[in-house]
Amino acid sequence: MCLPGSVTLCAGRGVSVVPVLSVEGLSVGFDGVSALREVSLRVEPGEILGLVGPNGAGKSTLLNCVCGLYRPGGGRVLLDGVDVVGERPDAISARHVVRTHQEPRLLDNVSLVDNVLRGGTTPGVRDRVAGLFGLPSGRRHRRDDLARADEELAGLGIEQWRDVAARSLPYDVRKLGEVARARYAGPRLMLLDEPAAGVGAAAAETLSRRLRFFARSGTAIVLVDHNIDFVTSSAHRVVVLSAGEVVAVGLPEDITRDARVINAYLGATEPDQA
Ligand SMILES: Nc1ncnc2c1ncn2[C@@H]1O[C@H](COP(=O)(O)OP(=O)(O)OP(=O)(O)O)[C@@H](O)[C@H]1O
Repeated sequence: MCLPGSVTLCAGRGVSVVPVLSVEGLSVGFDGVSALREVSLRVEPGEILGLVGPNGAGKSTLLNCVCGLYRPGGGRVLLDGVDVVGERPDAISARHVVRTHQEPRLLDNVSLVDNVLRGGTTPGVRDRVAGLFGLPSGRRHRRDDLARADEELAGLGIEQWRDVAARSLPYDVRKLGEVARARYAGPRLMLLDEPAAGVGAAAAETLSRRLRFFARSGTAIVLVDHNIDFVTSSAHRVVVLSAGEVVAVGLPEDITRDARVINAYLGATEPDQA
């Protein structure tokens, strides 16, 4: 696949593309139960890869392996071609990888905009001192940072909540706030775990448009969600997992018609008809 924002030339033109993320033969077991079996996938710069599958398929486990929270029993996780298995989560996030969670993890007593600002890199000592003493350079940086944070909130349509403490925000605003914070960090790879769960249809549409915008600027995204319409309208390509295995990979419009995918979902929800 050749996408806008790709930093390399297309394979079709004779130059190979180095994926932002390449997962190769990944296997994970918990107490003898296989959560992932030999899973392989890749995500290019500027690509949104949808990752779907019934409950327990292994989607979150895969995200946890990529961001270093779980160590796989086998296989490789390559970020820009470098195997990062065994690296600590903070080392992996320093590679510009951010992850959001099914349950948003904003700081309750902190305003929405300050939560977003905390997604950024830690200010250097000089910036801290300048900020502390109200020096012009400190004030300028703070102004620039606020403008960027506000832009992320406005892009997701939640700017009116900017000064409200996270604990008082409606659930859908907390969810979108976590995406804003992730984006503010300037990621090369975003791992989004059910960002549209608990979000209304209009907000999900805004989110979908915004993810496409992130991708156009070159960000690679792995998008996990149970809302298939949301995933198929947002993603360039979709991987379907079932019981820890990849059962289908394809374009969104083809995936929803794929018999293996229909079986995986029906098998999970209506066992008698599987
Ligand atoms: N820390 C853990 N300890 C033991 N088992 C785990 C752990 N994490 C995941 N599992 C198991 O691994 C399998 C895959 O779980 P996972 O949460 O990755 O699936 P999922 O596709 O994200 O599901 P859902 O859509 O319900 O979030 C499940 O059987 C789950 O119980």
